[in-house]
Amino acid sequence: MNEARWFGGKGRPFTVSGSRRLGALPGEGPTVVVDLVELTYDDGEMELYQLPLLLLAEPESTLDDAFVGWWEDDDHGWVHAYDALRDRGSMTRFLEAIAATPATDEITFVRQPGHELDLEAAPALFSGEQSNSSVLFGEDSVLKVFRKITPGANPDITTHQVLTEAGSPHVAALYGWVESSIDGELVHLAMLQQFLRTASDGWEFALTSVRDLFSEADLHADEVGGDFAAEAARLGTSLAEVHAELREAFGVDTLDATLIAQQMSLRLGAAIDVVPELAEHADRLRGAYGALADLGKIEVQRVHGDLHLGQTLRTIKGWKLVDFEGEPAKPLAERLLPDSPWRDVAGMLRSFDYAPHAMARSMPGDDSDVVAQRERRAEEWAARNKAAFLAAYAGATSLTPDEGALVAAYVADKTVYECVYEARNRPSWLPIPLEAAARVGTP
Ligand SMILES: Nc1ncnc2c1ncn2[C@@H]1O[C@H](COP(=O)(O)OP(=O)(O)O)[C@@H](O)[C@H]1O
Ligand SMILES: O=P(O)(O)O[C@H]1O[C@H](CO)[C@@H](O[C@H]2O[C@H](CO)[C@@H](O)[C@H](O)[C@H]2O)[C@H](O)[C@H]1O
Repeated sequence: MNEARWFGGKGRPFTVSGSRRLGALPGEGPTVVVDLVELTYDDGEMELYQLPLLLLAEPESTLDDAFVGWWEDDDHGWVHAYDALRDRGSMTRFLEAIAATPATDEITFVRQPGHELDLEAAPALFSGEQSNSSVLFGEDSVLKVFRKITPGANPDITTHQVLTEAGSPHVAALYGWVESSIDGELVHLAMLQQFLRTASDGWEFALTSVRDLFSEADLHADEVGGDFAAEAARLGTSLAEVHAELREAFGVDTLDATLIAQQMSLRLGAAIDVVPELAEHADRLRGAYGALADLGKIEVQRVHGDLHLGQTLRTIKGWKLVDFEGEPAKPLAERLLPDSPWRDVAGMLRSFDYAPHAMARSMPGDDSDVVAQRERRAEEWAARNKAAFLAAYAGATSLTPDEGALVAAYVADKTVYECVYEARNRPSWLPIPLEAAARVGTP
């Protein structure tokens, strides 16, 4: 499990404390089951992870890479268990079940109107970076199988459902989903969506622009061919439109900013236990939370919750946002709560900081003049694209003081989150958010 990209418990000792079978896929062919594995961490916290498994009585050499282990259960005796997501036949069965919505007691398949699914499309496991596991069905649809399972409605599905119904041009349309229940409570297992054929990943797109800038040492960010500012501005406009659609669908509420500031402060305390280097920036970070607390009541609504460039796709029809699940490490109940839309804005601002610094780290660092020049260009790229994005989002060249305080606090909070994320997942990237923490509160 520790090696899997989708495993959220990296860096925390755990034991496998149980497993349960939610059911089997309907249809002809070998048995495909959906199992949940229960992990208990040393601090007592428990998590459930989903493993769709193909169970075969005999080994299948073409699936050697997908072999998970030997299993014994009451129904099948000793079997060879394979990762069903790597088996084309099993994945086609998932798609066929969503298309046909057969009645089963254990697993429910739901289909949304408006699109004829291509059942002939060849399934292939997505090989890019992600927290769950997606299977692409040709160029027609993509099935995201949620790995960490939490009882309750998954906001990725509920948000996509309302945005699809509202005809939003900024998301991939929802085609269907798979659900079940644990002790009578709903669990969402997978989501089927429109495959965005012409999409380029926003993170990769931004890195290409940074690469262009770094290769033209004498030119400024606004002078190179790959300047990203117009795209950053389009992204700002798209995000503002998505926020308006979410307000329309889910409504708006108000919340006492002190409560949000308190949560941020608690998160900082817990983060310092994981990343002790954060302690030296704690006063500065708490200063940003304090300015938020002074704002009194603030407007909150349904938001994306974990927005960054890797959650954006540039298509020929403009920018699309994906993955409305919120921060993977947060409990579901917290992820469903309305929040300030400035959380999403802050997420994107952090990403505009990450892109040039991540690229700079991947380049040779022997010549100190070259490194210093690159650092200046990195700052320039980040500042230019943050400004273009913010101005387009806010529809103004400068933010009001209250908006400035909101952005600063959410940027600080995201930076703290990233320090923990990097420490656990990519320790060599920890300096990126740590250096940003050192800059919080400076103009
Ligand atoms: N509808 C889609 N069409 C094409 N590519 C997609 C689509 N949805 C997501 N992707 C790609 O898959 C990646 C992972 O998707 P995401 O929803 O972020 O998964 P996870 O929640 O597992 O991190 C995205 O960064 C994007 O590159
Ligand atoms: O996409 P996920 O929901 O899995 O989000 C998690 O992983 C992200 C990294 O893949 C992480 O994002 C951080 O790194 C990005 C570059 O890889 C950068 O653009 C983001 O700004 C930065 O936060 C995200 O925080 C985490 O929740």
